[in-house]
Amino acid sequence: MSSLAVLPIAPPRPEGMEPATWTIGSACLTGILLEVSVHPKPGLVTPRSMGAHRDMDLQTFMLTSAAIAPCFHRCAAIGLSHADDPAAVLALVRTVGRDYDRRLLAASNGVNTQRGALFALGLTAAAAGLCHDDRRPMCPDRVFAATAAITRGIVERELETRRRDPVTAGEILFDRHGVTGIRGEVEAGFPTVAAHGLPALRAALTQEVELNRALLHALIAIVAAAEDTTVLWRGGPEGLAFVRERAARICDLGGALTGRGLAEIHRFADDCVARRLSPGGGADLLAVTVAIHLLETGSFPAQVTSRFDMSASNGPAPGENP
Ligand SMILES: CC(C)(COP(=O)(O)OP(=O)(O)OC[C@H]1O[C@@H](n2cnc3c(N)ncnc32)[C@H](O[C@H]2O[C@H](COP(=O)(O)OP(=O)(O)OP(=O)(O)O)[C@@H](O)[C@H]2O)[C@@H]1O)[C@@H](O)C(=O)NCCC(=O)NCCS
Ligand SMILES: Nc1ncnc2[nH]cnc12
Repeated sequence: MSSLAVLPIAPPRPEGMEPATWTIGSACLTGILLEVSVHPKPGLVTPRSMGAHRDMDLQTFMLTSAAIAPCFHRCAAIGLSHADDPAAVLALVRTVGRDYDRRLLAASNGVNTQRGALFALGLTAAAAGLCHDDRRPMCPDRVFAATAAITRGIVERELETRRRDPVTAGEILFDRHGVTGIRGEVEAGFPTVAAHGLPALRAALTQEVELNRALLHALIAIVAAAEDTTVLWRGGPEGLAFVRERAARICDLGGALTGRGLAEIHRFADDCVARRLSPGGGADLLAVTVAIHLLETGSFPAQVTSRFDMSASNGPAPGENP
């Protein structure tokens, strides 16, 4: 099977940078770029819609993606140089991550487009570096295990112990509802990506649907499963239940791989806009799914990337900007 090179968007590797650093960092960057490119999406920003947001659009995401791009290569390099010491990685990656967090906010004039993605993919890059082995192709389970090793104890340290004095949205939601959000997801080694995102993406690629549709199929599977604190923060437990149940119903209809599923995704997108709900955590996990897929296989098949998705371009788009 012929395939496109993995990183047609990436320029040649900078002189002096290790090949593994470049490959891992670029796979993570590709994850955030492909995620925002998908249309339609429930409540999220797409190339044709601001979704449920009033302060960000595609160009805000381009600005912040460019601002944080080098972070993933730096996190990969940290992982690669700490293969024997996963416990040391989190503090190092966080120092780098906080720097790029500031750059992200500076690029968007304070709008939070991808802070969650920066954290999730910074850790993915570090984990992939940690378990990199020149002799073998990258195995998703090893990256998941390395993510868990790097973040072991993070829920206890950052959520359990702050229960009496919560400050951030994640801490407050853990206090109120016991949900562990992004910290629970990384400490458990990305279970939503392993059990939902990757299998759905692989199933769609096997059917050789267009890349947009394959990514949308994976996103819906993720949204049905994730404990997304972004949705919980804005919509409460009812909002999260609404989003997960609608996504689960769409999965039962065949997800983005069937006409009925696609029609329902368009209605779901409209309903999320009406309720001001946006599964930003699910979007981040789609970006991680893409990065892991690229690390494992190196590419998307040409049959998938060379086709144009009529389901996204036909007719009025949900939440489409006038
Ligand atoms: C650990 C931190 C990154 C975050 O700590 P915090 O306590 O703030 O954690 P949470 O609020 O629980 O979650 C943070 C973001 O994680 C994403 N997320 C949520 N649930 C999940 C999940 N189940 N799995 C994976 N990811 C999840 C989500 O990010 C996305 O949503 C953001 C947009 O939200 P939105 O509501 O639209 O915008 P806001 O401005 O926030 O609200 P409005 O005013 O508009 O209503 C966007 O970022 C998405 O990416 C959660 O928001 C942090 O403490 C930390 O350590 N930061 C340092 C950086 C770092 O360490 N990096 C290391 C690697 S580089
Ligand atoms: N496409 C998107 N729209 C809104 N929030 C997001 N967070 C990550 N990706 C997002």
